[in-house]
Amino acid sequence: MMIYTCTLNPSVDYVVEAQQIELGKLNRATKTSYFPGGKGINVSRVLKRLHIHNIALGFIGGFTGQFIADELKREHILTDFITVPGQTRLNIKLKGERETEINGEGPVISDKHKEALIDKIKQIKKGDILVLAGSLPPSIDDTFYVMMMEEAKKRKVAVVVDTSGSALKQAIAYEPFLLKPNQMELGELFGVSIHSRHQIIEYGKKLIDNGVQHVIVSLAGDGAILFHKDVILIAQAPKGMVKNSVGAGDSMVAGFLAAYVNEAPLEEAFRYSVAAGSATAFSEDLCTEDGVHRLLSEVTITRMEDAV
Ligand SMILES: Nc1ncnc2c1ncn2[C@@H]1O[C@H](COP(=O)(O)OP(=O)(O)OP(=O)(O)O)[C@@H](O)[C@H]1O
Ligand SMILES: O=P(O)(O)OC[C@@]1(O)O[C@H](CO)[C@@H](O)[C@@H]1O
Repeated sequence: MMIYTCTLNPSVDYVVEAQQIELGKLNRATKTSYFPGGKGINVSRVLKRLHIHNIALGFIGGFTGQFIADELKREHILTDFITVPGQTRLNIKLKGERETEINGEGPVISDKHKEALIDKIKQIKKGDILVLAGSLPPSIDDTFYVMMMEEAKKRKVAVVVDTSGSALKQAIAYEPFLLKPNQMELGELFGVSIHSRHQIIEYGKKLIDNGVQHVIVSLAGDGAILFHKDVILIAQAPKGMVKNSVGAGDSMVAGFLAAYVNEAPLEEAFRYSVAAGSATAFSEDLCTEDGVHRLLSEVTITRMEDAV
């Protein structure tokens, strides 16, 4: 069994810390760092830290793309990227009093390169897992996610989807193994804005009724809710000092998959997932295995009695 992650629009995450950030002024950073990023790439990095072999797929280009390839190689992560003309985007993560993000657009991807990626998806085998994560570069429309999900379905490959907008909406029909919307993305899926726990439960259940196998609605510092046809589990996140929450959601996906492939019971896989998300939020880079293990006992999980 192999896990593949696919990031159509990777990024170099440029994290800039400053005591105060004022628009229209010269601001000086107190600290800057670069990380290989993009949602699927984050999932790959966390899986590797949790000792789960995986292969990262996607498009990279230019010096920023090379940085990603080099960093993943340094971390011994297998990759099978398609190199495209243009530059992989640089996403700015500003850490002032609050976290502000400016994500780039990403390079133009030609039809030839899109086909090359579909060919790679066609090589994935029954029993493997494919994680489709992140936004699409502007030259690729949402039907590309549909094409990949169709290929996966034909081959009985379990699909995990962590994206937003209409690509996420279209994923439901393919009965994915796991969806991980945050509260806002869950609302977007149904064209509503969600303000209460009651609404999260209502719409999370609807996804299960539509055939999605597992749904994790992530709620940042408030934890997460897991939906499955037999059970709904509510997790409180551990308390701690947030250093950089970029990639917390991706770490949840990786944590859940790592525990799942190690055949952990559902509740333990969910605990691992929440601990991984929080361990990332409490770290500058993504979580480490030790960081996840330290938080496991601080994740409180309760069962909602009226299951779906
Ligand atoms: N402030 C926090 N305190 C504790 N845990 C947190 C905090 N923020 C995030 N987490 C953990 O990370 C998980 C995912 O966070 P969140 O809901 O922000 O995901 P997301 O919106 O997908 O984030 P991203 O796109 O940055 O990866 C939460 O369910 C929680 O376990
Ligand atoms: O623009 P997208 O693809 O929606 O999100 C990209 C991104 O914000 O997501 C990751 C965190 O989840 C970061 O590594 C990256 O910069």
